[in-house]
Amino acid sequence: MSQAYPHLLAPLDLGFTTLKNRVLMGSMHTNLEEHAGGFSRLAAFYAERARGGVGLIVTGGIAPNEEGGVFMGSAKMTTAEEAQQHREITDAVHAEDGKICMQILHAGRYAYNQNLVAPSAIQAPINPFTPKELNGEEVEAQIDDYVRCATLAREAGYDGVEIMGSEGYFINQFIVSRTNKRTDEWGGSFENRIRLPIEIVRRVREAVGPDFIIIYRLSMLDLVEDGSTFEEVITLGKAIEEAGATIINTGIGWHEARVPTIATSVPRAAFTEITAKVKQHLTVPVVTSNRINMPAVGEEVLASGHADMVSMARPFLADAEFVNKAAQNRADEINTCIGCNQACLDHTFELKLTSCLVNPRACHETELNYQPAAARKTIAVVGAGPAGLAAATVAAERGHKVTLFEADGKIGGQFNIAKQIPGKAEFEETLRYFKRRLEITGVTVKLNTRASAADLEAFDEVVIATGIEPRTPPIPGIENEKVLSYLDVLKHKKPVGKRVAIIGAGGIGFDTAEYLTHEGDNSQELIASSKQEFFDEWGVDIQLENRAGLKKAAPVATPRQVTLLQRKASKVGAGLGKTTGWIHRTSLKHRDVQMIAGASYEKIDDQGLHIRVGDEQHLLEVDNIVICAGQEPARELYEALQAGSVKVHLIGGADEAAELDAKRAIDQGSRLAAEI
Ligand SMILES: Cc1cc2nc3c(=O)[nH]c(=O)nc-3n(C[C@H](O)[C@H](O)[C@H](O)COP(=O)(O)OP(=O)(O)OC[C@H]3O[C@@H](n4cnc5c(N)ncnc54)[C@H](O)[C@@H]3O)c2cc1C
Ligand SMILES: Cc1cc2nc3c(=O)[nH]c(=O)nc-3n(C[C@H](O)[C@H](O)[C@H](O)COP(=O)(O)O)c2cc1C
Ligand code: SF4
Repeated sequence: MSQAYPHLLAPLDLGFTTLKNRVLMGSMHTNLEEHAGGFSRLAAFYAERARGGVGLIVTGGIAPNEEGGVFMGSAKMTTAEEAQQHREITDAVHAEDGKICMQILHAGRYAYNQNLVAPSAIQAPINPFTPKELNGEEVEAQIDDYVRCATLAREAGYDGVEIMGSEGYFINQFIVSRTNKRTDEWGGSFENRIRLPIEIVRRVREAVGPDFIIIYRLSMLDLVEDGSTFEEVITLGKAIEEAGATIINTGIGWHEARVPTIATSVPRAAFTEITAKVKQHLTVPVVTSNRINMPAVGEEVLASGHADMVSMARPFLADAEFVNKAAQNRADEINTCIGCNQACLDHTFELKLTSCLVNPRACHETELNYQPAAARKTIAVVGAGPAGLAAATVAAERGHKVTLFEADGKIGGQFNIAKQIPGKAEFEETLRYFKRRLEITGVTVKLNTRASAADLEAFDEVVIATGIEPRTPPIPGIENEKVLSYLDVLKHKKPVGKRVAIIGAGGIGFDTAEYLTHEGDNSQELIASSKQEFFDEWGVDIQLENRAGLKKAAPVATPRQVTLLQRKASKVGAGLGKTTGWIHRTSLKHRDVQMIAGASYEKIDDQGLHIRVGDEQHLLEVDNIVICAGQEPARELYEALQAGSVKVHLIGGADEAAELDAKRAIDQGSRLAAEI
């Protein structure tokens, strides 16, 4: 069989060691690092990825000292005892013939802990705490802590370390004048500001010897004012190489930057051309990162010479077997990361365990396993949305005889609607994955079949995953012909006028506004923005002429005037994802969407929508009013089955109709089927 991805799967010789391919599993802090029993779970998590064929794993960030932890009590490596805990991880990865580096991450002024330190006492816009300015001796002590941490990592069995110099953390804060106002040898001139990372790498190399991997994560595009120029990035990269780095990984955007860098609306492989420009000036292998989520994407990046390796972080939450599947020409079986951040980065920042919306086993490898069923049962699953698809495929994988009923002509449920929203085209990948899983696991799929209670009586067990019905709010005039439901717009493609009011600013209201304010033919199945459109809209200068890669954002043309309303007086969109809500709000602002909170809906008539905000009455003269006012569980069938004798389970939206909750739907479907 010909090699499917020759560049991606080619080994990489580092001189003293060889990586089996060009795929690096990017660093992800999972919060297991601080969890009771977390190290055993991390060992299982990483071992599964090593078994899955990845060339090199980088752990989530571990602090070199207490003050450098992202949160109070964040995992650190400062003593032999702390290092010893990591043995379980390194042994497990090596037992699977894998290689693993530990990331050393010092948060500096981003630390959510009261002892935070930084080059200068300047508060970060995303942190309520102001850091203490380090004196010269204390800077030296911080370097010593990096060296101690790297040495301990070596003793713990790691193959190397990654020194985190990107995303606006401690090292990055020294490099740029935005956060470094010092006048001693660690500040002032650019040469002084880059002294810290160079000294860290130099002294770490001295301490660990030549046969230990040192990756340095270089901030190649700060995307904040007063960040580095491209020339400065290159000067630093060369100096880091000289100081002893084995590999340079490239990072994009400080956490306080107002440009999305990893969300689903970021085009695939958006930033690899910039890595290519960095690579031209360096001799060590260079890694590129962000939104590379399928083997073909990684292959193209490497074949075009943009980088020597690709980093994929979240794709390894979504599928531990990514590399093996690519190598065996089974890329169509890959469970693709859709960039939603809902179960990974959102969880990290909510201090919950990281997992994955499309793969609930991620970081749960020791407790959620799909073992062969003790006895083979006949199982009916009703509804082929995400909940039903997860339940049907897991039950069939375990050996049950599964029939999946779907009223529609295709599988996917609401994901068929979600994938049409600009920036959500990736949702199609989940449907492709499940379609293939249904084939592989041998589920009998009955499309265009609305199951009734009578159809289900003969099964051993029935899983009801019938989803939701949109809620219709009791507003006088709701029957006016101006009124449409979001399904009328997104599914049935009814014509929509130029002036629109959307009632309900939850996730679906936001998505509907996004859909209606995009140019082009909305009847297309997929609407994905091009890289250039994305960079223009968000003000990213990929010509790298401007400092930090920022440029003036271009105005966005929009075909409609949209007003988005909610009853609650709180910030519009407050319920959206922790790490993505700001992106959705900003995107709609780019499209001049008016947002009104605290609205009560008085009536709808031929003039438009009459609302009251506080004491004031307003008439919104609009052509259409689109209702996005929540959902009700569709439980008719479940209730009908209650009278019979068959064992029935209820999952997904049909169990609890929370908007935008595929995470719960897939998790619930998978967990039920793991036990059934
Ligand atoms: C525009 C939009 C954007 C979204 N974006 C996101 C997002 O970014 N993140 C997120 O987590 N979620 C998102 N969602 C929500 C997500 O799609 C739902 O949470 C998820 O689909 C719920 O899954 P489910 O399987 O419970 O139900 P559904 O997806 O509603 O599927 C239920 C299925 O059951 C079928 N059915 C019903 N009755 C019968 C019957 N009697 N016989 C046979 N079949 C039947 C229906 O035809 C349907 O296919 C979005 C939804 C929309 C509409
Ligand atoms: C849950 C989560 C935790 C992360 N933690 C870290 C971290 O500790 N250190 C780091 O350098 N990057 C971290 N990142 C960023 C990733 O390394 C990577 O740059 C980003 O996810 C984009 O790559 P991807 O599209 O391949 O996921 C994290 C990302 C996620 C989703
Ligand atoms: S939760 Fe979403 S973004 Fe995170 S790994 Fe899974 S699919 Fe990717």
